[in-house]
Amino acid sequence: MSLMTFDDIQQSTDLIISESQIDQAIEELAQQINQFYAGERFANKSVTAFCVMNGGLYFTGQLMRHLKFPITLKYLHASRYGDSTRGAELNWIVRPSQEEVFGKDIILIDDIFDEGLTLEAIYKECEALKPNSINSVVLVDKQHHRKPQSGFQPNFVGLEVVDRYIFGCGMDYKGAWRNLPAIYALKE
Ligand SMILES: O=P(O)(O)OC[C@H]1O[C@H](OP(=O)(O)OP(=O)(O)O)[C@H](O)[C@@H]1O
Ligand SMILES: Nc1nc2[nH]cnc2c(=O)[nH]1
Repeated sequence: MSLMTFDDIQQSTDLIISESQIDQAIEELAQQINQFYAGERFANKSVTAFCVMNGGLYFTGQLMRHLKFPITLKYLHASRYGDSTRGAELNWIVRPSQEEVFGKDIILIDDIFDEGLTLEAIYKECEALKPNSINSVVLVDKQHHRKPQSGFQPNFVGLEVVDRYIFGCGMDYKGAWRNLPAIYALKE
């Protein structure tokens, strides 16, 4: 299929998670994260939020609106899907620097935890740069048994999703439609 129109999306895809469900999940997630960083340990400190480009951009923007502590916003870029629906080797485009991570309280923000290889690699990359603390948060966790053997999991998860290739809310279909405010999947 060539690039879908907005009408194609309404007619020939399945709505997986509605805009209101997403908004509610993000607010609930923000409450949990606010609670975590409200501790004495983080008083008078700014937390460094790394947006995992490109997919994490939409969620980072939505989530940050509800966070009630000071954030220093950074980004990093690693990709293993490109425009494909299948993951391959992780390709680093922008790595976090030592200056950005050493001694800092880090939160990694991404759209989806699917096979988990991307977030695990990013987490390890940051860990090696010796942050003071590190957490990861994803909007959705895809439900299947192909997760990292190490048992690595994100610290905060918004919603669970079915094991289908999904798009919207930052996630692309053939490079496009990251701008949709709800999550869709192609009809099976
Ligand atoms: O859990 P995994 O199976 O490793 O997949 C999750 C990753 O896949 C997507 O990135 P992608 O490689 O598509 O790059 P993008 O963010 O630029 O779309 C998504 O944004 C996550 O970072
Ligand atoms: N757009 C999109 N990107 C992904 N990266 C890993 N899983 C997915 C998915 O289901 N959709």
